[in-house]
Parts: sequence; structure tokens; C-alpha cells
Amino acid sequence: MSNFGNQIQYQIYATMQNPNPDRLPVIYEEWEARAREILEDGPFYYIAGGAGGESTMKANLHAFDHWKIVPRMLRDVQDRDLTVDLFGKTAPFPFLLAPIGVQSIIHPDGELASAKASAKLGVPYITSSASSKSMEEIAEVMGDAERWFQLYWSKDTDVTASFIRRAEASGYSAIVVTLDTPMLAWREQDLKNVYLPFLIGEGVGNYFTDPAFRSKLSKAPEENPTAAIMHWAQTFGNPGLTWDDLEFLREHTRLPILLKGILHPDDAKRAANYGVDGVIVSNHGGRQVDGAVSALESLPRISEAIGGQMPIFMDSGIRRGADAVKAIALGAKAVLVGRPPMYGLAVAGEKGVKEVLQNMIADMDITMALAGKKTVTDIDISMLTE
Ligand SMILES: Cc1cc2nc3c(=O)[nH]c(=O)nc-3n(C[C@H](O)[C@H](O)[C@H](O)COP(=O)(O)O)c2cc1C
Ligand SMILES: CCCCCCC(=O)C(=O)O
Repeated sequence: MSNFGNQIQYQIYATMQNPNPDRLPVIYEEWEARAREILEDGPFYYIAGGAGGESTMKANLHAFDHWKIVPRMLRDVQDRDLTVDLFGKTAPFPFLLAPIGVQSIIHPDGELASAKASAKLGVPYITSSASSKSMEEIAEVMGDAERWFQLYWSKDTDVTASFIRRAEASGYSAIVVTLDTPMLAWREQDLKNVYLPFLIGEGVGNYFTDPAFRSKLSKAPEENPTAAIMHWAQTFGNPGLTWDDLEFLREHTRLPILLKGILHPDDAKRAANYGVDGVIVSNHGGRQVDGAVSALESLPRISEAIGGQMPIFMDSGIRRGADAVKAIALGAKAVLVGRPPMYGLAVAGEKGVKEVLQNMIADMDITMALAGKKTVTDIDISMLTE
């Protein structure tokens, strides 16, 4: 049973007694503002920016205001349980760290810092294909902690198969296939700043260490990085994929396969029919299709279409505990957090990521309790009104 929220509150009260000018922020917007002070324009806007005019990025946040929690009283919420079952394993909280690539542009320790912070809290970490560090290095710092691997499906199927093999060999327990990024979107901030981290060799760690990728180069990336980056750019994503290609993944792994970037209920149904193990309702944080539907708006429609056939996860706009409660009430088993821990990483490395996650968990725990719910499985649509 958890009283995570209360513990954090006591820590905060203790800090109030002994104010410390170096204290880390609490408020999401302050984390973002501190990150803005620390990072150059290029990296900051690569993280904070979205596709086109950023209407979807903004809509992701506004969608949460549409739903309101109706708290219930006198329900004995003294002992709470935040655990969730993730493919037969118990996770302590309904949060995962979203796959985020190129974290070396945020902090020199990059993914190693965020993976360690996640591991310390028991929050499953999703390693991006586009990580600055190799998936093996990330696995190593995590020990036995739960980790999933996010696959960018390369045009070169040898690389795709090799990534899956390496993920299995280094203890990843699920494969998240991101479908919404076969190519990079029109991102105005990055175009304005002439900033694409990959072209300066950031976020290619998994590729440059991959035997299949290396075997296609006439010179090793260490000898000719420019040629290796060019080869990466030509093979990164595969816009020619169709649903039938999912068979290739099933043939290459017995791990649970989740599809990330699902927004249409028919695609969710199709995913279920193709035997995948879960979907992640996401618009990539508004970074791909500007004008796309917000992820939260899609969630109840997808939940209805799936009717409990497989677990649904959600990201794009989770900033506070109440957001997680609403997403779970609308059908998500757990939520992925993206930008908030990245601002924590920019501000204070591993400590910052841990602080952001801890605060979000505490906020969620307290919100759930005050709304009259004791367990994550008790959270359902009956606690919301439009
Ligand atoms: C800087 C940055 C890099 C990202 N890299 C990846 C990635 O490599 N793979 C992926 O599937 N999603 C990636 N995403 C998308 C996140 O996994 C997630 O869908 C998104 O951050 C959710 O939106 P939010 O952070 O606004 O809540 C990235 C997002 C950001 C902000
Ligand atoms: C060439 C596209 C690489 C994108 C990898 C990182 C990512 O997903 C993002 O949103 O940025």
C-alpha cells in the first residue's frame, strides 16, 4: 500500500521550515523556464517545440481542461495502491518514462541519468532507438530495473532485426514500435535555428554501435562520421510500411509488441486484429502532424473500440498528477511522461529527473485519494464530468 503522496508532502513541509535557495522547482512551468535559461536555443526548442504552428502541441494540454474530476467523500482512502500490472509484472506506479532520443543535447549524462533516475523509482524506462547512448550502456546502468525498447523501423530490415536482437539480449522486456515518425515533421523552430542534432552526430549511438548498420558502411563511423550520418539519414525511417509488415516483427520477437502513435479507433482495432499486445495513444507530443487531434480526445474513442482486448497507454500532454488520473479514467492503463523529466534533466541531471517523477507520482497519489479512489484500478470514467 502506498502513501507516496503524503511522504513527499512531509518533505515539502520540512523544506519550508528550512528554506534552501538552490531548491529545485516544483511547478512544471518553472522547470521549463529553468531549462530555457540553461540550454541554447537549438536544443531547447528541439525539446519544447512542435510541428508547424504548434496547434496540436497546445491542444494536447487544453484537452485536459475538457474533463473534470468529481471528487467523492468518506471512502476510506487511507491506504492506497498505485501499482499496475504491465504484461504480468507489477509496476509500482502508473507512469513510464516516454522514449526520448538525443538526450545528450540536454545533459552530458543524457539517457544514463534519466534511466538511473527511473530505475531508482521503479518507473519503467523506454529507451529510444535515437538515444545518444547505446541501448546496452543504458541497460547496464539500470541493473534489473524494468525497461522497454522503442523501435524506429529502419528501411534496412537487417538493422531493425538487429535492434530487436540487441534489445532482447540486454534485458528489455517489451518492444514499442513508433509509427508516427517515418520521417521528421515540418518543425519550424528547428528550421529557424538550423538545428538537427542527428546531423552533428547526436542520437545515433544505437546505430553507430550496431553490427548490421556498421556492416553496410565502407568505413567505420569513427573513421568517416559524415558518411555514416548520411547513411543513417537515408535509412532511418520507412514510410513504405503497411500493416502486413507487422508480421516481420512477430517473427523476430516473442516480447510484447506495442504500437505507439495510434489516434484512430479503427487503427487500434486493426492493431488488436494483427495480434499486437498494446497501443500507445500519442501524437508524439504535437511534434509530427500539426493540426492532429489531441491524444486525450482520441483516448476514450480508442478505449471504446478496443473494449479491453489489450492494454492502452497514453502520452502527449501529461504534466501533473490530475492529468494522469484523467487519462486513466478515460481508458489508459498507465501514462508516459515526456518533456517534464527532460526539463528536470536539463536543470539537475539524474536528480532533476527523479524530482520531476517523484513529484508527479505524489501529485497523482494525492489527487486520487482526494477524489475518493484507493487504487489505480478503481479509477474509471464515472469519476469524470465533461
Ligand atoms: C526531445 C524529444 C525527443 C523525442 N524522441 C522520441 C523518440 O526517439 N522516439 C519516440 O517514440 N518518441 C519520441 N518523442 C516523443 C515522446 O515519446 C512522447 O510521445 C512525447 O514527448 C509526449 O508529449 P509530451 O512530452 O508533450 O507529453 C520525443 C519527444 C521529445 C520532446
Ligand atoms: C529523423 C527523425 C528522428 C526523430 C527521433 C527523435 C524524435 O522522435 C523526436 O520527436 O525528435
